[in-house]
Parts: sequence; C-alpha cells; structure tokens
Amino acid sequence: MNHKPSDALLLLEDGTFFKGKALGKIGTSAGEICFNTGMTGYQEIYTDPSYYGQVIVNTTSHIGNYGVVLDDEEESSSVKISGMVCNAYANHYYSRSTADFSLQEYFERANIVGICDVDTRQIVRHIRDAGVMNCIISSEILDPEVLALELKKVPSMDGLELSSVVSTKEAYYLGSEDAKYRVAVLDFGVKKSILNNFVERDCYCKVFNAKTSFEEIAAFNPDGYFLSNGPGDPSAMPYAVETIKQVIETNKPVFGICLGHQLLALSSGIGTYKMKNGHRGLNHPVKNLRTGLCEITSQNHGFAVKPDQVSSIENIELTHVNLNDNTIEGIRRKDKPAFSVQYHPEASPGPHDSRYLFDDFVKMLG
Ligand SMILES: NC(=O)CC[C@H](N)C(=O)O
Repeated sequence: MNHKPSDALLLLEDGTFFKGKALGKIGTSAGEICFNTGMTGYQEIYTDPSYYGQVIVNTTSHIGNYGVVLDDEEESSSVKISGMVCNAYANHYYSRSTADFSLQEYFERANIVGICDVDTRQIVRHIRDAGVMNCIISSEILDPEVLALELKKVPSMDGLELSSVVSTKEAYYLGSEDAKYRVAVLDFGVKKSILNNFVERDCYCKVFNAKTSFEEIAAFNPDGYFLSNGPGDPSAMPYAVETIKQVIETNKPVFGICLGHQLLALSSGIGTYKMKNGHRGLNHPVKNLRTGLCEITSQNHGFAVKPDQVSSIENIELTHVNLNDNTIEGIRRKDKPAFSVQYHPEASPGPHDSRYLFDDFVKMLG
C-alpha cells in the first residue's frame, strides 16, 4: 500500500517543465493544459465530456481526499480528461463513509496519467500569463528533450472537432414516455446533470448523436430542442450549425448551454474565438442584464462568442455578461424562441441559483 510514488514530469509547449510525483497510471499523456478553480467536485470535472482532450490543473490544494462514488457524481460513463495535475494528492487514504474507492484506484482503472507534488500556483500563474497551450505528463519518460518530441505530435485545440468522438453512438431516451413535454437533445458531449434537470421538470428526452440529420431529430416530434455542452472548437462544427439553423426555423423553443451556446451564436451569424485562458470554476460572477442581479455560475469553456458581433446583430439580445472580463455569457434571439448561456446553470439553492433557466425553457414548451 505504502509504495514510494514514481517520479513524473510535466512539460509545457513553451519548454517550461515541472518535476513531481506520479499519480494514476504509470505512463505518458498529453492535451491542452487548463486550470479549474473549483474547491470541490473533482469527480464531476473528470467525467465532464467538455474536458475531453484536456489536462486539468486543480487549483484547490487537496485532491482525492473524499474518494469517489460510482455513478452519483459522474457526468458521463467514463473519465474524459487526458491527465490531471495537483498539489497534495490523497493517494490511497480518503475519508467518506459512502465512497466506493480511492481516486487513485479510479484513475488506474481508467488509465489516467497524472502528476502531483507540483506547485500548482506557479503553474497557473505561468499559463495565465503565457496563455493556453498544450502539455504532456509522463512517469516513464523523464527527459524533457525526449518528451518534447512526443508533445509536438499533439494537435492544437484551435480548430479541433471533438463532439463526434464523445457523442452517444445510438440515440437513447430518458424520463417517462408519459411526461408532459418532449425534448430533443443534440448530444455534443452532454453532462448527465443537465439532462436530469429536464427529466425533473417532466420532460421525456431523446438524446441524438451530434451528426444526426435534422429530419431524423424532428421525427421525434419534440416540443423543444436542447443544444448540449461539449468539447472542442465550435467553429470546426459546420455540420452542427447546418442542423441548428433548421432547428431554429421550426419556431420551437431552443435552449443551448456552453458549446450549445456557442453553436446557437454561430447559427445566428455570430463568430467565436479562442480565449487566452478559459473560465473554469464554480464561482464566476455573471450579471443577468434582464434582472440586474449577479449570479454565481459554474463554468468550463475555452472559447467564447464575439462581443462586437453580438451587439451589431439586430435580432440578438445580450442577456448575461461576465463581471470579471465582460465575456458574453448569454444571448436570446428576438425573432425566435431560442436562447443560450455559456455556463452550467448552478445547482446550489439560494439567491444566486441560475436553475431558473431550465424553468424558463420548460415554460416555453407548454
Ligand atoms: N463546457 C463546454 O461545453 C465547453 C465548450 C467549448 N468546448 C469550449 O471550450 O469553450
């Protein structure tokens, strides 16, 4: 049990490297390095399909300390991140009576390579200043020059289409067939907790593969359409934009979250761009421009919609804006019943709860 952890190396695209100890599987893994500032919910992060192809730096210092619970806290059926970086890692010891096993065992089963005992504050400061880039973690190749050759093979997230990799292969149903409403879900990498919000609101959902034709989706005869979150660059998804344009023309309610928000924007003539650093955490302040109130939101995105284009397009209302950096966080079509937000509506009760967005959508259905 108390074996000595192997050495590991984290190498960034600009040549900066950090030495630490191995976690998870012994091996080598690469992806885009990004940081999440959430202080809890690590299992939800690792299984969120929007993180596919990315290496997560957890800025909270203790990771693994409450183990893992299968199913309950998982956002999809498998771990989706490419690698994990943290400071203090609870290797085998964790404290929660209901935990199934340790995070270490979870990562070993999922073949996830990671590194711990590194100064995550230093790493975050570095990527915050230098901007987002690729990285590689290895617990088998400890020479940065050799590892650099492997890192060169990793594609940039800019222009990368990943939804079709994580989207459901076969369509499936959720909720009761006798539910009041029918919602067609375009699965670009959907999180389970989002779907649960529809089921809880008396919706029967049919979840479709990202590349399903409009005709096949419409044959479900839905009352409304949901455009899911997901990984990758929205501008590399012309197939989705084509389908969504047809969806909007039905005049039925359309709701998009995260990648779904970016795709609604693209389908409405607004472009997207890659941010210098994304928003990833649980407490991003967003102003709701309709109510004037600030919401504390949960975010995970590295792309965003272009603000100048939002303000110049007549049939678009800007509904939500980030109070830290003015990023567009929500839009609404004035000519169609379609709206979207860049964040995951928060599931914590209280004055900052943004789950009203699900209620708004369901109200539009009936
Ligand atoms: N959470 C998401 O859906 C992420 C959307 C997109 N892949 C981005 O990084 O911006």
